Amino acid sequence: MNEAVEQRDGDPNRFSGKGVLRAIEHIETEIAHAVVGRDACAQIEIDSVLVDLDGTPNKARLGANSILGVSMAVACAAAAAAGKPLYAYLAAGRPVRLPVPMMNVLNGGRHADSSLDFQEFMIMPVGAPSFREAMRYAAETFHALRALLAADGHTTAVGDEGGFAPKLANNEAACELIVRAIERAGYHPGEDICIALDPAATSFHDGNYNLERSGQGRKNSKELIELYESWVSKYPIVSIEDGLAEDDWSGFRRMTAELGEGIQIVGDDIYVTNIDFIRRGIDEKCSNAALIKLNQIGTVSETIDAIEFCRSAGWRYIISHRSGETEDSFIADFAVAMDGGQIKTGAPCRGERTAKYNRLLEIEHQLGADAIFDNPLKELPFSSTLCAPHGSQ
Ligand SMILES: O=C(O)[C@@H](CO)OP(=O)(O)O
Repeated sequence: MNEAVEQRDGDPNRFSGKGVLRAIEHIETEIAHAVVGRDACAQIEIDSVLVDLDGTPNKARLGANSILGVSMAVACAAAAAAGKPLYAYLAAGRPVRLPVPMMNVLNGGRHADSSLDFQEFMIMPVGAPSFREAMRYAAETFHALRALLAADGHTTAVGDEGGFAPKLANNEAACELIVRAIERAGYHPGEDICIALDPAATSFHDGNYNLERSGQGRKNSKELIELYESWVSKYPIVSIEDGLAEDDWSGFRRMTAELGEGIQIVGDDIYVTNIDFIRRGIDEKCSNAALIKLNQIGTVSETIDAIEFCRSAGWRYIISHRSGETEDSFIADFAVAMDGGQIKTGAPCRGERTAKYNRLLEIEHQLGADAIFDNPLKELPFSSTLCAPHGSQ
């Protein structure tokens, strides 16, 4: 295996063309081994060849997307050769679970030309009895939201992740609107469907948190946490991802201390699926969950390592898409196999988002009576009692 690494022509930062070709041949041989199922460790070995071939700490030379393409192809080939569905192969005999979707129904920040500084306002159909029912709850709410927007004269054009991108008065108006949409669709906010946020605060941080687009002024991290705290008491918010900027470790500690008992505090930009950053987050109690993106770290094995690390600390983890996506549905199988019970993959709109949901529906169908779907946030004290009364609009 280290033969590939030895192809480096003296300089650890460069490869000779011949060396790269020989290394690729080597990888092909390893893939062939994986395909005939003779080498259970092939995924790990090939991934480590890819990491060595790249040779940089952040996959800067070959690029995480190209490395990941090979890594995922190995998993798909091995699953096919073993005659197993991808999720079953990836689970390697461990329990599997359908995830609760986090659906980004109102897009803001860098993902849309809306008036919202916050990037993602998501719905989570936590009270649904099955994945397919969860899809129904969410799709009906999405269309109720569309009708409310249209009735109020807003655009119903969508942003990067398929959610609507209206010009609302401010960020809080988005939470109010979602609660109205949940009720209009006939569901109970806080029981059937909750709200998750991804403010992506790095994008509006320039020393302070600058809520300019939504006219909510500049805030320091303490004031922003207070804003979240007041929302959590008014709306059925169960999860906040990247509530503060990616380098605001002390802010994350404070936010987790103040809100982490009641809701899920998720780190994405702060950890970038990197085990070293996740370790620091666990040691310093900076959150109680991590967002997991395969192409942030670049190989399937390293992603699984990051998940194992979260599990060992009792953290939750959410398998996530990217805002720029393809119709590939690998993460659907991956989410089921990793048994974390949550997936973030956009609104029920746009083919590159629905491809994942369609695959999850297929997996649930295949699993039949063995399909498990439950609320991964059930121990959290939901704010349902603080929501507007059912049926109020
Ligand atoms: O912020 C995020 O969590 C992701 C996906 O929603 O967005 P991006 O891929 O742009 O980082």
